[in-house]
Amino acid sequence: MPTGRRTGFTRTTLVGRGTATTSGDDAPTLALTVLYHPVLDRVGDRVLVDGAPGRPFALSRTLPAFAPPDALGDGEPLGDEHLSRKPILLSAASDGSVRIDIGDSSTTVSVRGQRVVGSTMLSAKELARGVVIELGHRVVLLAHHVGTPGGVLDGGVGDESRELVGASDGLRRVLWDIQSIADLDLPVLLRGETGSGKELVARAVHRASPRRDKPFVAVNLGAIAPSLAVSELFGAEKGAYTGSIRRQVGYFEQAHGGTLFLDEIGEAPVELQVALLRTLETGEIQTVGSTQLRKTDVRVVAATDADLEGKVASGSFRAPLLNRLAAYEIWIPPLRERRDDIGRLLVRFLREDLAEIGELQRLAAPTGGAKPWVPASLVARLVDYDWPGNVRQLRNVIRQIVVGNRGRNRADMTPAVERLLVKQPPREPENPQPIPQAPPDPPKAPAPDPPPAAIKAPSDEGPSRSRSASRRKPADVTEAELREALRSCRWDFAATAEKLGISRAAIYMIIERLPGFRTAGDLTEQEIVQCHRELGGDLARMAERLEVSERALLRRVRELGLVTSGVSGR
Ligand SMILES: Nc1ncnc2c1ncn2[C@@H]1O[C@H](COP(=O)(O)OP(=O)(O)OP(=O)(O)O)[C@@H](O)[C@H]1O
Repeated sequence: MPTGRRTGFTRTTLVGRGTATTSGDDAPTLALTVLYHPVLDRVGDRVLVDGAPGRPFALSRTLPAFAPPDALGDGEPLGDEHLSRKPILLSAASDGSVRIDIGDSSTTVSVRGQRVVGSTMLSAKELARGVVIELGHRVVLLAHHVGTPGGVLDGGVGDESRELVGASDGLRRVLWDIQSIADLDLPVLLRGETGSGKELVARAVHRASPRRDKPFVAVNLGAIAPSLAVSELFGAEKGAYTGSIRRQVGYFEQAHGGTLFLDEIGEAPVELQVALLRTLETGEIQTVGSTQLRKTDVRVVAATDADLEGKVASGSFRAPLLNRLAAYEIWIPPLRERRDDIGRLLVRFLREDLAEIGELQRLAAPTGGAKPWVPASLVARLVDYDWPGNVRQLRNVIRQIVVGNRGRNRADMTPAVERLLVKQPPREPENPQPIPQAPPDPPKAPAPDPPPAAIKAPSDEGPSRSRSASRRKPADVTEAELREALRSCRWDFAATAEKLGISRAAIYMIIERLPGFRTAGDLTEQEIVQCHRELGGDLARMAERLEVSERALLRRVRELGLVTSGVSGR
């Protein structure tokens, strides 16, 4: 359990003596994070709630009951002269729920957008998602769980340039990952939903690496016509195509010495996948129209929001390329899983946009009884929204709010913003359509070399191998047979498919039909944590016990936002 104060995050005030909100070691820690405050510097401040059952935590502007001044460190997390001095009490129950008692406090408290009269309960499930609490129409808090039973990551990591805003557990794990791999030349695969910040993370990897003074070249593979992809990346000799009158410098060459960011890697046409794999394996590039191979010194960072494993199973993505790219994976959690970052992001974007229209003074701390420019209810709506378009969508909504309220003394929801928030855009990649371009004439030079031997080698677990190995109908495979094969192949689906003589995709289909069959995606945090404790973090034994592959287990661990550093391989 975390104790005391953490370091490394400015303005993060931690108060509390490490008492869990529920009894038992595995209970998550309850935190209150300030998402909005009339004094903007307070946004992001956090208290860990010291509220074990039978020992309520008092929330007021001076926190008098359980946070004596010497425990306050940086200051009073809720200091606002308009909040009542009389405390509001938070009391934890042993089932993880928390009761809020208004008592004698005259502060208006709203939870889930409803004014609380007397008291209200926050269930453990709600707290896992994060519950928005408005105080006195001025301050917005998020009551939420932080850390994991495996331990809250300590501070001390950060994006020096502060371009990546946020201090949630999820973002700090990302920052930690960036620092861990920055100085290595390994390829990195960034995974996360659209708009979650993959490009920003790629830039942070570059900035933190020894390549920082060399070029960072970003390419969106979804926006390049498939027929041009190889020449765009690897370049083309003069005369390689009819009408090509000068040598075309490819992105690899442009990024020499630096980092090449390949966004939407799942959109790479097969021909490009083959060429990329060869380059990642040999460190050499071959321009279209040339027979010469040239050394290249480029670190590749790729990103996707696509299910690459599914693409491998369906045959549209090469397994060896996925294996190469995923030498190190960084998962960027969606915004709805790190709502505690919304306050800081909101302030960053408000500052930028108001400055642009010359109205930055709107954010000055209000004096007297004046209300802040941004009403607490508006912030609460934003925090409660699920943000399918993630940070990019939040950015756009804030711009709409700022522009829509231009010249007004108080910001309000504009009809345009209402429409944006009602219509939940699908959680799909926002790939721009490929730029329509006339396909070039076929190259005069010989077609690119056939795929290197490694692609055809038996280690290629790609679909072509699975297809050629298909000798049986999936319907003929019994559940018992499947389970036995999975166990003997250590839950490696590719090896199991091989053993059973069916395709890897067929395994997924069979599993779909078996209601009781569990995959890594069904593992709960509690199960993993308990297994981790009992087996001392030995990944291989954990995978064996949980009946999943090591790779799938690691993916699930990251999905759940658990800390992986304590999991060791054999
Ligand atoms: N943590 C963050 N702090 C500040 N700005 C952020 C953060 N994350 C994302 N953004 C902003 O959100 C927008 C989208 O980010 P970015 O382009 O990096 O997302 P992405 O995951 O690469 O999106 P896509 O998958 O659609 O390519 C950008 O304006 C970026 O600056």
